[in-house]
Amino acid sequence: MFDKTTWIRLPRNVLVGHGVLDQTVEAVSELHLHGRPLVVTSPTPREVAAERVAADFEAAGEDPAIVEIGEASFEAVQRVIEVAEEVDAGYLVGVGGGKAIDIAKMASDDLGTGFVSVPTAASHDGIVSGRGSVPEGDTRHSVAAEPPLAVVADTEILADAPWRLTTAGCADIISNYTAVKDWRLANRLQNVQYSEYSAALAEMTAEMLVGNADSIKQGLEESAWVVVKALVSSGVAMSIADSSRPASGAEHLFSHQLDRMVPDAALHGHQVGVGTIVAEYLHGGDWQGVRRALDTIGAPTTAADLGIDDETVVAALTAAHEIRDRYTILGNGMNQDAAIEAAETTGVI
Ligand SMILES: NC(=O)C1=CN([C@@H]2O[C@H](COP(=O)(O)OP(=O)(O)OC[C@H]3O[C@@H](n4cnc5c(N)ncnc54)[C@H](OP(=O)(O)O)[C@@H]3O)[C@@H](O)[C@H]2O)C=CC1
Ligand SMILES: O=C(CO)COP(=O)(O)O
Ligand SMILES: [Zn+2]
Repeated sequence: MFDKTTWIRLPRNVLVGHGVLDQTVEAVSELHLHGRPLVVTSPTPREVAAERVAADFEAAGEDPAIVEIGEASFEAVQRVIEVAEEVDAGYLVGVGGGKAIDIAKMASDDLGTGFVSVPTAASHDGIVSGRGSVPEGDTRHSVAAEPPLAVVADTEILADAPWRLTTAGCADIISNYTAVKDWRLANRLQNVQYSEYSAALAEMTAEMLVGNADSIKQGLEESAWVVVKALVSSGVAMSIADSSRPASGAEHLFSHQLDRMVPDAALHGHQVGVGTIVAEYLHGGDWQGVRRALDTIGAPTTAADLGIDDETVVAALTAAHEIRDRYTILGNGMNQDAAIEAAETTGVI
């Protein structure tokens, strides 16, 4: 008997463009959601966009509530769930970078409510994905979460955000190259479930971004447009796969390990980009091309660029495979000599 089932959950409304933040209430009203909106945000995005979104809901006769989070943790998810229950929220609106959006989507999943994604930075490809990424102790979970019913990405806000956030988003997309290679390897060696469509979309997204690298420049709103569309596309690849596999391989394990060792030292996307250079080298691929693309965009390519010392980068490489049970080119782990060799050859240290 044929027994395969695919259930792909995607947003219904995706608005990308100049000033679309003002259309958030309209985009939400089309979804037939009921009850109070709870806006989940963090300090800077609150000032940049969340207060405006809440004011627009208020003007439309809704009764919005706001909750501010500081970090991506299960405690923060629990706090949002408690606030949502207290205020009897009907649905959640995540306004911010990757952390606020991840927490809102995980809390929505638990509450069984709808979720709307309003990115204030083009810094990560979790904008659309139905996954949350949360550190806990020595590990980092990729958690199934509520995918957004709508996405409102205002390129005016994204272009106004610090440029380094946009270069981080570019690097998070470039990492799809090695993530997909790892996924194929895991499929062949470990029979990990694999989707050709999802992998092709993730690779094509990276390919298109690298093809446009010369035109991704600070101060151009067009650049925010190109990057956020790629981030959406990469998130769709994760939704098709029902896994972060198309966008997260060894380079992400390296970044997650750095987050453990030196929390908040550098942006997620920047760490992932440097990890991609090394992972591409380990795959025997065009690591120079990856480094060139990151360099053209202005994303870090070395430990020094990340502001992290060489020893920590080597230690993160040797311990990256321990982060979670995800088979990658790292196999059972790199020893110290191999990690030094790879990092030195690629110019990372
Ligand atoms: N679920 C998924 O599929 C994915 C999840 N992720 C996760 O997302 C996170 C990384 O996302 P990232 O956005 O880099 O991290 P953050 O959400 O921490 O945002 C980075 C910084 O940018 C600030 N910021 C956000 N918007 C603006 C703005 N418009 N102007 C000025 N500053 C702004 C934030 O402020 P403040 O400090 O006030 O928050 C924060 O300091 C990680 O936790 C990562 O694991 C990444 C990719 C995919
Ligand atoms: O960051 C991600 C994709 O860019 C996904 O994160 P995980 O590695 O936690 O799945
Ligand atoms: Zn990522």
